[in-house]
Amino acid sequence: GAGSVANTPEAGDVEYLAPVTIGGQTVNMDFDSGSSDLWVFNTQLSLNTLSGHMAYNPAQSSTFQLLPGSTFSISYGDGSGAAGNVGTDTVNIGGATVTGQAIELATDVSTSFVTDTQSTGLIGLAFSKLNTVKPVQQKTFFDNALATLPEPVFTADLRHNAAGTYEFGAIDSTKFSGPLAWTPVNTTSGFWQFTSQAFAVGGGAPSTSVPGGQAIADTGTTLMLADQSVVDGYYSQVQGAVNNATVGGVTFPCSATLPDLQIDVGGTMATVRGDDINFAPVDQTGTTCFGGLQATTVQPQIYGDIFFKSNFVAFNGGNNSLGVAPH
Ligand SMILES: N#Cc1c(N)n[nH]c1N1CCCC1
Repeated sequence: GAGSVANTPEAGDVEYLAPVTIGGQTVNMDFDSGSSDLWVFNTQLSLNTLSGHMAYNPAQSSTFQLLPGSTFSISYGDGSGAAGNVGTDTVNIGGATVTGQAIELATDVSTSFVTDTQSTGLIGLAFSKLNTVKPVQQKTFFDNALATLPEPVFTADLRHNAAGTYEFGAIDSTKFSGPLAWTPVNTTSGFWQFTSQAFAVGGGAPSTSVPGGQAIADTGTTLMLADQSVVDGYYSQVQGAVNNATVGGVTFPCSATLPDLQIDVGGTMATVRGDDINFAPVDQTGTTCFGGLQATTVQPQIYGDIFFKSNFVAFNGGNNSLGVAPH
């Protein structure tokens, strides 16, 4: 059946956590449409590493089975990572249930995960071809659930500083306004990748040629990382915006009024609210603020939580497409 869980932004909307029940044990996890491993803090880790965290205890699960000889090792674009061994167990997310789901048990996690005590790990929702388990690659929860879901979809409803929803198997049309604009997804990269070739600022004339012109929908990335041409075009309309090498990106006066950004999603222009592009102050004085839109020099562009706060997104694993609508 379908399943729906509330998600909660961590402080500053840095990441969005939601409850996942593994072998009867409910833990909060980071739902990540930009990766494809489900890994958890667990009782194999040292007490120091586990301090403050919830942990999955396979010994307490009557349905856990080790996958002998299987290991995983994942590293993310921000330099963080985890590695360990693997088993299977029953996973239930708001009622959507998979038996025999690969559960990757970290025996090593990088510092940023240790300090993020509210998160018990990640649930990857990109395509299974990116899964890192060896010698036999494993499937994501969504892949395993596809055949039994009423509809082959999951949806992300992320909000600024407020609870939202992750749903599997149904599209709740009360969560967005107007029709969903659907775009085909190119699964070659293993990401939810689509064409994004134009942008406009504050309702102005659209640009027409963003180099590379590809983007991925990635709930596991906090910001929105776009081509330099988009970043330059946008911040040229923001008084006092500067590229601040010290803090590592574009900043502007916190008092600035930020225009909306219109961005191409497979031929339909989606709007990112200017308010959501004012991400956070860079210091205690609250004078200078850090932009939620920043540049990436690599392709594809990464449309993270900043994009999702203005747009409800449906991920269709039946026909590999993305549906987007304002919310
Ligand atoms: N970097 C990065 C990244 C990404 N592009 N999607 N998810 C990511 N992470 C999940 C946990 C840490 C980073």
